[in-house]
Amino acid sequence: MIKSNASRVCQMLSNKHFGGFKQDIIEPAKPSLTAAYCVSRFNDAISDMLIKQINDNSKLPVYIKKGISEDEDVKTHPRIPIILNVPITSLPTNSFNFDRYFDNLESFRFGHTIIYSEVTTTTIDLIDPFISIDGLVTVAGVQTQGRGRSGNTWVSPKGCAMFCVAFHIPLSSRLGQSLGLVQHLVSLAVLRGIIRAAGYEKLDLRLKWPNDIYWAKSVKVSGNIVTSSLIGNNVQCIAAVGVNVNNSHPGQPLNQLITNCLETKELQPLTVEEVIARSLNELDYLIKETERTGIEMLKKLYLQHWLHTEQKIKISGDKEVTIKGIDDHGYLLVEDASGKISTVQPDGNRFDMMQNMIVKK
Ligand SMILES: O=C(O)CCCC[C@@H]1SC[C@@H]2NC(=O)N[C@@H]21
Repeated sequence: MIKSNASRVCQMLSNKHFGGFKQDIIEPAKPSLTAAYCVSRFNDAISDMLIKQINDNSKLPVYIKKGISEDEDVKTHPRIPIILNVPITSLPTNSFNFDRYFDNLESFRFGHTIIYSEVTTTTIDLIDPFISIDGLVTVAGVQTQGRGRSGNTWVSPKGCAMFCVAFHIPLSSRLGQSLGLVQHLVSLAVLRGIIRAAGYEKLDLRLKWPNDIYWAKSVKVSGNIVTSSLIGNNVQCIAAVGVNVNNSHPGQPLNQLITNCLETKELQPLTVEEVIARSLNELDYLIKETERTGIEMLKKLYLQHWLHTEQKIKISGDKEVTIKGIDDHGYLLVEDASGKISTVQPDGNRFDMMQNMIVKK
């Protein structure tokens, strides 16, 4: 699977997409939580635990909205904040519009407890103490140590949607038996979160195996990292997602592509809040549907949106193969000239768009 002279190209691509930009931000010694703002359907004990943990990490105020019961419509629930110390009107940030976020959030499971930090190291650090809380989301305005896959840096300026979501998958469930597909599911959720709004289906966004989103097969607009730990019979996952929505670097953000493209000129620019909330709605839908109908549905949807259909690529020593799909664990299925099907694993490999080749990460 290794093409030696390609690894340098691969390195250059990595720099182009993820690094090579110096961020002029003073790094806080530890995550600087500016506000935690929660609507919680959890009982008071869990909400209180959350408040305590957050307060232990930060002297800054915490805003809690709680009390949604299972049968209430999340959207119409009056959001009465239970305020610690400071009135909600003086939330010390104006860069994340919580109302817009909650107006777009339809999922009951995800995102009702959201911890927002204006500047932090990475949302992964923020969510780490809370992974036992299914559905909890952390969001950052700016990250000073944004992480990408394979040790890359994720350049994390304002305007980039940067969030993590914690969710639990029973090991015995359909998805629990095909955990390798979770990263594919997450990227599909983000893609659908963007293109399922009216008009946005025209956007030329496609999935690049295993879990990136590309515009016009050439501009990376989103990536994710999914990590998991097994606790008893439950897999506790964290999906860490970045989407270049409005940021002027690196590369071209989604909104610039939308306004530059003839076909999509009329569309409203997207907001970070919309992208996050809608991705969470889709995440909820896709997990439910996978559990209800099985992973074939998920694989089919993934392939409908990817950019590799019948693509010819080169693997190990210039051997040409044709991409046929993914297997139950998310591995790439390729067919050689003799009709033999084999798999390529996402963990050790990445897809080099410049060379149409599978290369070692
Ligand atoms: O390499 C990739 O494509 C994955 C990028 C994931 C970036 C996101 S931004 C929010 C979260 N926090 C991080 O530090 N990384 C992820």
